[in-house]
Amino acid sequence: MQKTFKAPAKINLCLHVLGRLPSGYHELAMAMQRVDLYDTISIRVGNELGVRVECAGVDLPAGGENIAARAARALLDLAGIDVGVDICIDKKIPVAAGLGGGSSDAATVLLGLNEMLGCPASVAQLLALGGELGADVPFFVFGQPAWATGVGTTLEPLPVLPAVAYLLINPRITVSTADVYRSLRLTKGGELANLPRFSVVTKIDLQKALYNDLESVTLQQYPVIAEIKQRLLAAGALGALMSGSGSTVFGVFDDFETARRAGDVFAAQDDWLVFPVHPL
Ligand SMILES: C[C@](O)(CO)[C@H](O)COP(=O)(O)OP(=O)(O)OC[C@H]1O[C@@H](n2ccc(N)nc2=O)[C@H](O)[C@@H]1O
Ligand SMILES: Nc1ncnc2c1ncn2[C@@H]1O[C@H](COP(=O)(O)OP(=O)(O)OP(=O)(O)O)[C@@H](O)[C@H]1O
Repeated sequence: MQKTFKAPAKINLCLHVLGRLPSGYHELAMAMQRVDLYDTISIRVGNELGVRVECAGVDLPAGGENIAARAARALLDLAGIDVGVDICIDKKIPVAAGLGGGSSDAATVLLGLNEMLGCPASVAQLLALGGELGADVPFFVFGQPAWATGVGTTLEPLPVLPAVAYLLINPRITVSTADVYRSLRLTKGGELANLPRFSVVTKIDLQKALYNDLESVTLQQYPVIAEIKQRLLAAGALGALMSGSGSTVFGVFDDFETARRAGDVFAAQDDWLVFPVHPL
């Protein structure tokens, strides 16, 4: 049996780092949204035991080190099912780019393979398995705009967000999320209770809420990210922000057509990756 699934990218509309935990992880408060830039994942379930992964055209770990393979293995172990799983990833989401591509692949395998096996795991079990694979994975299992707290795995739905489009610009720089968190200087310290509630109804609310504590690290290392933010604003974006630990920057636009036209200008001038997208 073979099936194909779409794994979307995400952006962080805000990312507040509240503190460092004894585990080395950080306590966060984030608003997260998926967008319609997708990896395509084909999953084949067969009799040849083992989990195999193939990623056409990109330099990613094949086999057991790929987070998609780890997701499949974890689900098979939880369900106590012994079958062969072949995963083929057509990678469109830039890697190590702040767009959660690996996490989304993992969540898509958890959801897709679970469905193909007749749903041996509950959604609660998939969320928990996801959290063991990576902090962003449960958000993709959750599958809707979310307010994420704790290490990013405590999720509640966000009410309806304003209808906008985004333009994603990636300067072809890969960023290690672990290095960014390690280099972060915690200046403000914070309590979740003291954070203003993320209440975004209008485009102006969204513009005001855009904030990312990790910019202080990545922008210092890669000034081109600040340049992209400036240029997005000059191109008519209502706001611009780095996503996650970078290096992708998104601009907020009134509608898809405006974002696409601004994207054409970037694509003509620079060797950057340019994606006009809709929120999901
Ligand atoms: C930057 C974000 O993508 C924003 O959504 C996430 O916070 C990171 O999510 P992720 O890449 O799925 O995170 P993981 O794969 O679990 O961890 C990558 C690295 O990020 C750091 N990390 C991650 C999450 C968190 N709350 N605190 C951390 O310090 C850890 O050092 C870890 O070594
Ligand atoms: N299926 C996969 N897709 C992408 N990266 C993978 C995958 N499997 C393993 N990796 C490894 O995970 C690392 C992070 O990749 P990913 O694209 O998820 O980062 P990211 O977009 O910056 O994530 P985040 O926004 O969660 O920080 C890369 O160094 C890559 O080698």
